[in-house]
Amino acid sequence: MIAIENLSKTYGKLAVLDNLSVRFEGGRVVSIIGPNGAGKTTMSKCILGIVLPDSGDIKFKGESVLKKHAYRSEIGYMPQIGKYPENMKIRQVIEMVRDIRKDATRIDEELIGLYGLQNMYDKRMGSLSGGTKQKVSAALAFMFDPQVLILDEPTAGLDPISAEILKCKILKEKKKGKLILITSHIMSEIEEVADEVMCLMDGTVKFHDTISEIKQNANEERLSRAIAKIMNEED
Ligand SMILES: Nc1ncnc2c1ncn2[C@@H]1O[C@H](COP(=O)(O)OP(=O)(O)OP(=O)(O)O)[C@@H](O)[C@H]1O
Repeated sequence: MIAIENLSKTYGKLAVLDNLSVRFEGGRVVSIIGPNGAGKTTMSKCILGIVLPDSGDIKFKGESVLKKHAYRSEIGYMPQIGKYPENMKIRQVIEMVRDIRKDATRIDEELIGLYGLQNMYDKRMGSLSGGTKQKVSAALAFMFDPQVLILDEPTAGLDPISAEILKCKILKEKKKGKLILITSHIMSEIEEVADEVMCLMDGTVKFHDTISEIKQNANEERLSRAIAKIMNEED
């Protein structure tokens, strides 16, 4: 569904993405891992069109997305830290986003219901706890039933029950054929929801395999050990 081809991005002298090529198919949950600063968020932002690469291409359903906008309505994004106008109430934020996306025909309010956000509609964003803000971000990411979801450390700050709700939602949407990309540092969570793991290191793909392939390749039962072993291998 998404093909990244020879993508490069530098910030000053720092090569964050270095000739990166990778493909992601629908009906899969892919966990994007890698050390802090490896370029995971930068890659996601390139897919979303928030960051423009220096060279290379990104194709969505076979068509280049560079300098295009329409495809973005097919991608739901949950940022690491959602930034919202402090004075706006939850209700107003949701209404504003729905107003921007008036064209949307399919509205999915399941997470609003499961998180009980209606009961907090009159709270201002600036007064919300970090976890509640995350719930608003999650509800917005899934709201327009997008084909692709990009979730940046989605359960960070969520209590265990709320994290569980999100993981169930992710698996439910995957079954509909959606592609879900998740950046996460939590190995147990990756093992629970992901089909594949893509590891970014030094701006390029260190490995991109299914969970069972990773364990097999490293000859380790535990995913965290297997990943640590592969990441520490010399090229
Ligand atoms: N707008 C920017 N200007 C300059 N440098 C940037 C910018 N955005 C990101 N970087 C740098 O690019 C590198 C990759 O950042 P990125 O946020 O993509 O990493 P990440 O893999 O998502 O990290 P983390 O696991 O810590 O979230 C970092 O060194 C970061 O400081």
